[in-house]
Amino acid sequence: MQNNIIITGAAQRLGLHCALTLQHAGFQVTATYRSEKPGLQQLKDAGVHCIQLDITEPNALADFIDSIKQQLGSLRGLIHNASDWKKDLPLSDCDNARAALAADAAVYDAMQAVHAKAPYLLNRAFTPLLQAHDGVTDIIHLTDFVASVGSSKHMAYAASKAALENLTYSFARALAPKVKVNAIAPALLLFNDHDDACYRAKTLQKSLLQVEPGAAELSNTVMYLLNSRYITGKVIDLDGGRHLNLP
Ligand SMILES: NC(=O)C1=CN([C@@H]2O[C@H](COP(=O)(O)OP(=O)(O)OC[C@H]3O[C@@H](n4cnc5c(N)ncnc54)[C@H](OP(=O)(O)O)[C@@H]3O)[C@@H](O)[C@H]2O)C=CC1
Ligand SMILES: Nc1nc2c(c(=O)[nH]1)N=C([C@H](O)[C@@H](O)CO)CN2
Repeated sequence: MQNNIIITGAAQRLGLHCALTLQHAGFQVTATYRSEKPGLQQLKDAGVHCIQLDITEPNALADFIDSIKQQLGSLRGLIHNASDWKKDLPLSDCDNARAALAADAAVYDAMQAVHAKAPYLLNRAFTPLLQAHDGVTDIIHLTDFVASVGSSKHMAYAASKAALENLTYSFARALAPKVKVNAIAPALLLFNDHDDACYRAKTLQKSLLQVEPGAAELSNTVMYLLNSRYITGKVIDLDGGRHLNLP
């Protein structure tokens, strides 16, 4: 039986770990990536099918969907991991309102495009493949803790992750009982190499457990959802108790 899983943005970090975990668990993983990363070789060595794709580029997305529909008869899972963690721009003090608006709109549109529009389009395009699989199937959205509480420095990012969270509920309702649709909402899982000691200390303090759990925390949760027969329309919080770390 075919056990095809697609994961987007999987050439590095959490997506890379998840793609390798799934491949080693016996799934046949197709990983999309936007730009070449060292992790690509690990994916290829493990037998993962790697496809270059900017999910916000309409023509490339259409070609990708056509190609997958020609190659795969069914899909066991679709994991929306691709993401850009863009900060909001500093408030503009220039008199040129038009330029400031254009700059802010570019950030907002980019966040909606990668985190909400692309998952919406891919879910709808691949619904027939998910329904063709022999057995229950899964869609998993990677959202974020800040989707539920907002962010003072990543407003557009948080709003787009909130949109993706809401799409979780809509697709869960629309695609049941064949397809389970869930979200995973992490707070800190994995620092970036450029994060300095001060940022790391401040961020660790935000959760009750005060640890950086690493990529396995996400991969384990993905496997848990794939193995569940009775979870859909849920947001699984991976936040170390941050939601309770109140002043
Ligand atoms: N790391 C953490 O602690 C947390 C992560 N998350 C979420 O978990 C997921 C994985 O996180 P993480 O591994 O840190 O993410 P990264 O930012 O390290 O990687 C995301 C990947 O998505 C790719 N990507 C970005 N834009 C596009 C696009 N338009 N088309 C295709 N691919 C794209 C990037 O490609 P490129 O390299 O070319 O830019 C990158 O490889 C994300 O959804 C993130 O929002 C949420 C909370 C905390
Ligand atoms: N695409 C990404 N999204 C997020 C990242 C990241 O590195 N890439 N990192 C975070 C932070 O870890 C945050 O949760 C804690 O400061 C959020 N989203």
